[in-house]
Amino acid sequence: MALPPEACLERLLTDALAEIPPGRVVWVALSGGLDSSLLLTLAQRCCLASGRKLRALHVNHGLQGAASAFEAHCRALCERLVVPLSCIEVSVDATQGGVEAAARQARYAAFVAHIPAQDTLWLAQHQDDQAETFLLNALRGSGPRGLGAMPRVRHHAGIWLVRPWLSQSRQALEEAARALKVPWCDDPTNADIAFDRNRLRHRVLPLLRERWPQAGAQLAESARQAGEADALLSAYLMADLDALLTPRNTLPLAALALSERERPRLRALLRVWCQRQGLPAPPRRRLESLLDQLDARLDAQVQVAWEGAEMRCWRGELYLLQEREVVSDGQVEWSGRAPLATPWGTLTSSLVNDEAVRAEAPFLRVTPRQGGEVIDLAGRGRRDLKRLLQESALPPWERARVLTLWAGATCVAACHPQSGATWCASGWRWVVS
Ligand SMILES: Nc1ncnc2c1ncn2[C@@H]1O[C@H](COP(=O)(O)OP(=O)(O)OP(=O)(O)O)[C@@H](O)[C@H]1O
Repeated sequence: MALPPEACLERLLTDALAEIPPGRVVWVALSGGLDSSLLLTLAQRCCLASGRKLRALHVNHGLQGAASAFEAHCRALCERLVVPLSCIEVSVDATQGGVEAAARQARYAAFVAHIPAQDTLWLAQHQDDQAETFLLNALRGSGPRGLGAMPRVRHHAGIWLVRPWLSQSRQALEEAARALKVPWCDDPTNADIAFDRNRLRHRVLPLLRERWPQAGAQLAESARQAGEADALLSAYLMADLDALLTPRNTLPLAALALSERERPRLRALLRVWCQRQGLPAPPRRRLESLLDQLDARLDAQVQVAWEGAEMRCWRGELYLLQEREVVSDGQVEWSGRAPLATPWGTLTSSLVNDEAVRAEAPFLRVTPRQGGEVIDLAGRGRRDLKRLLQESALPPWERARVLTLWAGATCVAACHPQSGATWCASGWRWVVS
């Protein structure tokens, strides 16, 4: 005999609980809607039975009049179930992108800020949510990553996000909530078909189900398979990347020549590189432009930028760089002892003077390079810093980030905090602390 939906849902939570190391707290993301109210109710049963610690977290976005009613409902439910609840107020910046996306971003940031590292957060998304996400992403032209929709388990900024009910239909959750008499709050915006997701839920999926009653389950299954294929592909590409990366964390252009590797593979490799560095991947057009340039002239001065990052070529290697502002003015005083945090980077080695001229100049002045500096190098005489940088292995775009160090009116040293490259005048020495 088939199990009632609530028994099936509870069993999935028992299984998910078994994956969590003993002693770690289980958190439930409680919006106050049907799904997460049911999740908390069944999680409380499982945790009570197994002696595990359970807590709930509600994020108040303050976006709609009903926000306080949601919070009040969460408080009442947690009180009834004797589950400690944290309510976090966030402010949603909807100036960029839609309000839904901004609320989501603020919510996840609140989860990460509030939940201790390595704890697990359960979210109540189900099969129909998964089918909707799959369709929304397909309609945006997503590749395998997007079509994988929501993974069942994801490690995100130190915490584990788990969706134990992705295999269960909305109908099963509704039946279980009614059978258990779980109270919940209805979100009035869920009916508003001006939102893409609501339009899919209320207009498109019912139409699909008329012809294909299993549409929700099948679309969610496609998402599962796409997600699995994507994870597998990522693992292969990471290994590929590891084999190619130089000690400077660059890719040799020779290995990227299209005769060596076909374009789809190169595109995937470059995207995985961005993912590894925690940077946004280039949009398709930018990526194609980069590959065209690489294809045309191997050693060309290629530069392709997109929001948050850029790739550049120099001396036969491809560099992936985070978008950073160059701060080219200001100065700080320094005793010469590391570490020194500056607006331009942290100096991790100390600058000492061998001949104790420092008695006359107790403080050094640290300032970004302006151009025209000359350093009196030991054994080489006076040299333009510009020439020294040209001779160095420092890529041209990094030279603007070089700092100069002054004792009075004399430039006694220069350094590039990000790479650790340093130059010193005669009588001065950098010492690694
Ligand atoms: N304000 C919130 N505070 C805490 N968790 C939330 C909040 N909003 C959403 N979540 C979590 O994210 C999941 C998915 O969010 P989504 O917006 O799809 O759900 P919902 O319709 O608001 O609520 P429910 O899933 O409880 O019916 C929820 O099931 C819940 O676990």
